[in-house]
Amino acid sequence: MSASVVTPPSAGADLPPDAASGTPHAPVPTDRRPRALSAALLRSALPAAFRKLDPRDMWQTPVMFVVEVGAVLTTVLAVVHPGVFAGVVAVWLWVTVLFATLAEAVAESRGRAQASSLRATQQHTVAHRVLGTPDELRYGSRLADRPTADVPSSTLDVGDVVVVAAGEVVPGDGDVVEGVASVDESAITGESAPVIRESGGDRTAVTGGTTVLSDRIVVRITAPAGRTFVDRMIALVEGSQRQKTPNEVALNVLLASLTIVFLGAVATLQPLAIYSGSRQSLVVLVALLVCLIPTTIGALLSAIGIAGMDRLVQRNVLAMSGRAVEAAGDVDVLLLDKTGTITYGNRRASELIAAPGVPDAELADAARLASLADETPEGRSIVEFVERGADRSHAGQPAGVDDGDDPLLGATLVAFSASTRMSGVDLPLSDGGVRRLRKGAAAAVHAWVRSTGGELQPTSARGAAAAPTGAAAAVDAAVADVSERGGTPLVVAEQQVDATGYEQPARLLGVVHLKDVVKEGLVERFAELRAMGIRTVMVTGDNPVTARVIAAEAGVDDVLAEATPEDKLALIRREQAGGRLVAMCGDGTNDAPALAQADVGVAMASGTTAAKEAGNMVDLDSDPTKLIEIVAIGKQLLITRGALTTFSITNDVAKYFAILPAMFVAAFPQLGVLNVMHLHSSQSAIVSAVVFNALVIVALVPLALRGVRYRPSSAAALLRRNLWLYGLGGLVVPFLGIKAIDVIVSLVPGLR
Ligand SMILES: Nc1ncnc2c1ncn2[C@@H]1O[C@H](COP(=O)(O)OP(=O)(O)OP(=O)(O)O)[C@@H](O)[C@H]1O
Ligand SMILES: [K+]
Ligand SMILES: [Mg+2]
Repeated sequence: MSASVVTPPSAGADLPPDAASGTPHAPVPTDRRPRALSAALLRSALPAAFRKLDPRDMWQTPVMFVVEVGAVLTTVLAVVHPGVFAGVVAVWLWVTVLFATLAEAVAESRGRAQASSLRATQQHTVAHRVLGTPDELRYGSRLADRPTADVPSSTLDVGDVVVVAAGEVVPGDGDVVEGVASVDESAITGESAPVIRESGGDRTAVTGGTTVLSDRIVVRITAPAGRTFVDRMIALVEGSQRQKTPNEVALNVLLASLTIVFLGAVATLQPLAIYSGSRQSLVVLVALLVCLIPTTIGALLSAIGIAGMDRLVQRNVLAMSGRAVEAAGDVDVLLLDKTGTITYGNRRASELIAAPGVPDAELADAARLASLADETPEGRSIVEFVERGADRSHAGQPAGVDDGDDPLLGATLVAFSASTRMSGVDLPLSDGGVRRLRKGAAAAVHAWVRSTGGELQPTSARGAAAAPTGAAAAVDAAVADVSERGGTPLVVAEQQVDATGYEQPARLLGVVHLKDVVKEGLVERFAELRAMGIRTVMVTGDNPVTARVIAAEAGVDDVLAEATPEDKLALIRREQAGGRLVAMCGDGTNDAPALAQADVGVAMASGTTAAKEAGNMVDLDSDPTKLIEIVAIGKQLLITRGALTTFSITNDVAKYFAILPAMFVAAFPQLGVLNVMHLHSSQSAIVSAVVFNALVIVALVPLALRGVRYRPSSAAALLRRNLWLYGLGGLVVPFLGIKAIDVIVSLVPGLR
C-alpha cells in the first residue's frame, strides 16, 4: 500500500474516500535559517508590538513600565500646557516604549515563521490500528499479524498500537515494539539520510510525520494527538510557554532596584534645583529619569532570551527550558554514553570464539538459543549471525540450528537489563531437567558461573586465588582480545540441572564479539570542547578495556566503565556537589535518571521515549557533539546579556554627565568646565538625550537577536574582553551620539 496522506478530517467525519490511495508523501523541507531583520519582518511585528503596550504586559519589565508611565505623564502635561518641548519629549518616550515591544515582537515572529514550517510537517494520515484488548496490545506478540482497522491519525491515543509499512507516514509519536525499518526523518530534521529504528534497543522512538522507507514496524503510540513532539516544538518556538529564567528574574530585580535608586535621585534633585533658583519642570524630570534608568537592557532582555532559543531550534535542538540554555553556557563537564552516542550504536555479532573443548556448533547453538527471545538489537543480531553462518557453511544443513519444534516451548526468559548486564533462557529438557543458558558482560557471567560453583578461579583453602582453569583462561584471553579491538565481548555460559533438581556447576562456552563503529570526526569536536574548557567523560556499561579503547579512539578525556544507571547518576551528583555544571548526552532508558539529574540533559531524538522525557533538550540530529553548538549558544546568550547590561549602565552614566551640566549651567556657571559637550541649550540637551536613548535600542536590536560574536575560549577571558568593549563603548558612544543629535535638534524652532 502506498503512503496515505489525507486532508485533515473534519470533526466526527469518516475518512475521505481517497484516504487509502493518497498521494505519495513528499518530505516538506523545513526552513530553519535565521531570518534577517527585514522591513517586512518589522512590519509584520508591528501589530504585536502595539498590543504589548498593554500596561499589564509592560509590568513584566519594570524599567519599561516606568518609561510608559512617564510617556503617559508627559503626554498629559503636553496637552495641558501645549509646547514643542513637552510634545517632542512625550512622542519620543512613546517611541522608546514601542521600540522595546517591537524588539520582543520581532524576536517572536522569527519563531512563528519556524512554527509554520513545522506545522507543514504535521500530516493527517490514516493509521492502521491493531485491534485487541489493552492487555493483548500490551503483552501480546506478533502484533503485526493481527487484524487492523484504518482510523484517522488524529484519533490516536496513548497505548494504541499501529502497523506502519514501507512508504507510509508514521501517524504519531511512539516506540517501535516489533520490527526494524529505515525511516526518513527529513520532514522533522531536514536531514535526508535515512535512520534505522528498531524495537528493543535504544533506537526505538519514531516521530509522527516521518516516513517509513523499508520494511514494516509495529509502533506503540506514546503521545496523544495534539501533544506530540512537533506540537511541543511549535509551542516552544512560538514562545507561548516561555517563562523567565531565574537569571532573567534576578537581572530584572537588579534593573528595578536601579530604577528605584534613580527615581529617588531625580526626586531629590528638585529641592536642590529650587534652592539654587533653577526649578525644573516635570517634563524635564521625567526625561532625565528615563535617560538614567537602564532602558537599553530593559528593552532588549526578553528579545535576547527568545533569540537564544531560536538559534537552538535553527540547529535542530529543542530546549524545554530557557534555564537549560543558560546552564549550557557554563557547563564544566560533559558525560556521554558509549553505544549510540559515541558509536553508531549498531552493535552486531561479528564473530564467535569457542572455549577449548567446546565445538563451534555448540557455542553457536547456545548463543542462538540464549538470544531467540532476547528482544534487544544485540540479541537479534546474534540469532541472525548464527543462522546466516549456518546457511553458508552447511548448505541448507544448518549445524547448531535445529529448526524442529519451537525451541522455546516451556522456556523461561531472562531478559537483559542494564543493571545485571546479562540475559538468557532456562530451557526444559525432555528428561525433566533444565538447561540454563546465559550470555552477557564478562564480569556478570563470571559472577554467575562462580555463584553456581563453576570452576573459574578456584580458591585454595587459604583463600588465595589460583590461576584460572584452561577454559576460563582462554575465555579471558578472547574477552581481552575482543575488547582491545574496541568490540563488546559477550561471554556465553551454560548450566545443567538434572531431573532430581541437582544443579551442576556452570561452564563457559565461549565469547560473542559484538562490533560497533565510532562515529566520525569526534576527535576534532572533543578537542574543540576542551578548548572551551569542558571535560568530556564517557560513561558506559561496557568493560574497562573496551571502554578505554573506544575512549582513546574518540578522544574523550576520561572514562567510567561498567557503570550501572545508578553509577551514572552518582557520578553526576558527585560532579555537581563539587560545584560543577554537568551536561549529559544519552539515548537509552538506562540513561534517563542521569539525563534528568544533569543540568543540561541532551537526549538523542533516536533514543527511547524515557530518555527524551527525562532530558531538558532533544537533539533531532542525534549528534552528541551538538553540545558544542549548544554550549556556544548558551555562552553567547550569557555574554550578549552581560555585554548589553554593561553597555546599558555605562551608557546611562555617560548621559548623566551629558545632561546635568547643561541643565544647571545657567545657575552654576562653574559647571561650564564640565559642560564639555557644549550642547546648544538645556532643552535641546534633554531632547537629544531622550532621542539618543530611544535610538540606541533599535540600533542594538540586531545584536540582541544575532548575539555577540563567540569564539571558543574561556568564559572569563570572553567576559573581560566584552566588559571592556561594551563598557567603554557605553561611555563614549552617548557623547558622540547626543552631540550629533543636538546639532539637528537645535535647528528645530521652539527648542532653542
Ligand atoms: N542483549 C544483551 N544480552 C546480554 N548482555 C548484554 C546485552 N546487551 C548488552 N549486554 C552487556 O551489557 C553491557 C551494558 O549494557 P548497555 O550497553 O545497555 O550499557 P550502557 O550503560 O547503555 O552503556 P553504553 O550504551 O555506553 O554501551 C554491555 O556492555 C554488554 O556487555
Ligand atoms: K536609559
Ligand atoms: Mg546505552
